[in-house]
Amino acid sequence: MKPRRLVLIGFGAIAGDLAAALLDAPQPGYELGVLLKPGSASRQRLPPSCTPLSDLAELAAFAPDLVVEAAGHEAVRGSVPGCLALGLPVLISSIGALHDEALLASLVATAREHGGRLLLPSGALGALDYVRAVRHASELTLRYESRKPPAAWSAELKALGHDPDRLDAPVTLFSGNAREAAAAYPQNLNVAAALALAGPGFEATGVDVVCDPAATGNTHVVTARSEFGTMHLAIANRPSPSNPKSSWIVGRSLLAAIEQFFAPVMML
Ligand SMILES: NC(=O)C1=CN([C@@H]2O[C@H](COP(=O)(O)OP(=O)(O)OC[C@H]3O[C@@H](n4cnc5c(N)ncnc54)[C@H](OP(=O)(O)O)[C@@H]3O)[C@@H](O)[C@H]2O)C=CC1
Ligand SMILES: O=C([O-])CC(=O)C(=O)O
Repeated sequence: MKPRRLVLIGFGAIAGDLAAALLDAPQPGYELGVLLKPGSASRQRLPPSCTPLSDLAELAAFAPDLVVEAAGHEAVRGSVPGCLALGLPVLISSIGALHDEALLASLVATAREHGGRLLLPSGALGALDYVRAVRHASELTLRYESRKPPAAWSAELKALGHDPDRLDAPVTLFSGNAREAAAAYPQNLNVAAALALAGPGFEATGVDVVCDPAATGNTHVVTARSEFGTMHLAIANRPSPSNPKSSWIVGRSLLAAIEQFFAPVMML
């Protein structure tokens, strides 16, 4: 069997973790191309076996089986449409970009027209299968709370006049719906968008964002209540050693999604 060919978009905390795991995978293994912006400082971190790619033409010539985005909302707007237009499946981390209804509609239309597919992983969260199962329940309420330590919110705290190193009580940064949350916090609320898309939609998904000096990691609490019962999910993720905003598990969630993509048995 030939190695699978993947293109990663971005090479930061998440893509770096993912690449290390993919390059360590048993036979048939993976061959990796990495698409970065011109002049990107991340280029110097690429392992020698990865092929650097500068644009969509080079990506197309690499002929990937799958493209994996771990770069941010701008990359979803800038690079994902072109990948879908090439008929490629694209696994995206920056799900929050899909809060933009026009972008989502255009990505779906491009995927339909060219045979590409947009794939959405669990990322830092879990239990999206349960949320999908209750999405049409008539009495569904869905609420998500993000609670992270000040290191994940340094710039935002400073903008509000707080010193991130001296915060002594929790600060509620946001309370509203998933569309507003994903738009306002592109690097921290992608999971809210994933929940909304799995569940009852962006407006019907409630979100609270709390910065808490006592938080033991990047914590996520999801409560789904419906006529079918109640799910209460609490996850305390260790932050990525390279980026405190992102949970360390995200690279492994992408790896699990990639394994599913190529597997003869699929868990849904
Ligand atoms: N679904 C989920 O659960 C989660 C999703 N995320 C999403 O994943 C993204 C990446 O997270 P993380 O790895 O921690 O972030 P990092 O900041 O560590 O890395 C981002 C990487 O993307 C590159 N990049 C930025 N813009 C582009 C672009 N337009 N085209 C190509 N490369 C680009 C950066 O390059 P350079 O060095 O040049 O800046 C850098 O290599 C987040 O922004 C967020 O949207 C994050 C956490 C959880
Ligand atoms: O990694 C996390 O804990 C969640 C996150 O940043 C996001 O959803 O964007």
